[in-house]
Amino acid sequence: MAVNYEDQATLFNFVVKQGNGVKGLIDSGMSRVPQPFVQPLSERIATPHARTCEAAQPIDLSQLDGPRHKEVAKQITEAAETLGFFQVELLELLKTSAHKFFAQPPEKKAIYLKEVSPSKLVKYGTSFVPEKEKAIEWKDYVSMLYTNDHEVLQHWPPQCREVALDFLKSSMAMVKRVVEVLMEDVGVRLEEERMNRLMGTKMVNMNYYPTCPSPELTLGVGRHSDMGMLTVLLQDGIGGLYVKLDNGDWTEIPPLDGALVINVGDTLQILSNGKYKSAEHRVRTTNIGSRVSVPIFTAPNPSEKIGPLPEVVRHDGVARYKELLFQDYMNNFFGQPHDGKKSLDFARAD
Ligand SMILES: O=C(O)CCC(=O)C(=O)O
Ligand SMILES: [Fe+2]
Repeated sequence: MAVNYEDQATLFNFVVKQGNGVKGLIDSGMSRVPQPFVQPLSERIATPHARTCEAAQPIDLSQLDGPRHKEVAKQITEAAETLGFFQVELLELLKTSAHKFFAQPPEKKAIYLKEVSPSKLVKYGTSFVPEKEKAIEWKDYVSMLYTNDHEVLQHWPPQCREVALDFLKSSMAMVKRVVEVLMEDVGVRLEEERMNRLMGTKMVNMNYYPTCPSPELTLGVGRHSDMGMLTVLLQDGIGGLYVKLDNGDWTEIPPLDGALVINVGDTLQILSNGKYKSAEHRVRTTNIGSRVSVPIFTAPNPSEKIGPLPEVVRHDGVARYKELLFQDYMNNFFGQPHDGKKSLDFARAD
C-alpha cells in the first residue's frame, strides 16, 4: 500500500488509526522520517554514546536473603535513592515472542487497537498519546493487563501470552522483595494486604522500535517516569535506554546479557515522601536494527488511596505529596503526553 507521507492526516490514519504502526510505515518502503515524527530540537538526543555509571552495575538479587543481605540491601537502596535505576540478574527471554507478535501482518495486530480490541486487557498502538504529542514516538507496543491466569490465557495474544505470564509471575516475588527492602529502609513494614493492593495493577508491555532512517530526528520514547511502584524491564542487545542523573546529564543503561532493569516509579516516590526518586528516562532510536523491550509495570489498584506513608511524614515533618485516589493519578498520567516528571505535579502538596 502506498502511503502519502506528505499528508499528515493520511499518515496519522495509516500509522495510528489503522494500526499499521511505525513498523507498517517502514515495511511500506519509507526511507526518510516523515514530519510528524520529527522531535523538537530540545528533545533530540545529541550524544548517543554517553558513558555509563556505577549505579548501572548489576546487583545480584539471589544474594539478598543470604549472608550478604546487608550489603545487597544497601546496594538496592543506594541505587534507588540516587538513580532510581539498577540492574538485576535474571533470565533473558521473551524477545523472540515480542518479535513474533510484531512480525504479524498489520490487520492481525490492529484487532487489538483500543477502539476495537476484543478484550479490555489488551491494547495495541503506536506512541503514547499520539493525538496530543508534538512529535509521534517511534514505537509500536502491545500492552497486556493482568487479572487472573485464566483470563490472561484466554485474552492475551497467543504469540506471547504464556511467556509473558511466566515473566510476570517469576518477577513478582523479586519486585515485592525489593519494595520490602526499600520500605524497611524508611522504617516502614507494609502489611501483606496493603502491599498487594499497592501492587494490584500488573501489566506486561511489549515495545517494538523499528529501525529508523534518521535516529537523530526521532525518539523511541520521550522523557518520562513510570507511574507505578517498580518497573522491571527486559531490553535486547540494541540499547538506547537513557536515565537522567541528578546533575541533568543523561546516561545510558547498557544492555547486559541475562540482566533486567528495575526502575522506581512515581508511586514509590510519593509513598516515600520523595526519598526514592522515580527515574526520568527516555529511549533513543537506531538505524542498526529493530529493538524490542518488555517492561512489567506494577502499580496500585485504581481504588487505592496513595500518599506519603505516615511513618515517613512523621520523620520528615512535612508531607510533600497529597493523598489521592490512584485512579485519578492514572487518568492524569495517561491524559498527557510524556513530559519528564511533570506527572508528579498532580500529586504535589500545595
Ligand atoms: O524500551 C525501553 O527501554 C523503555 C520503555 C519505557 O520506558 C516504557 O515503556 O515505559
Ligand atoms: Fe518507562
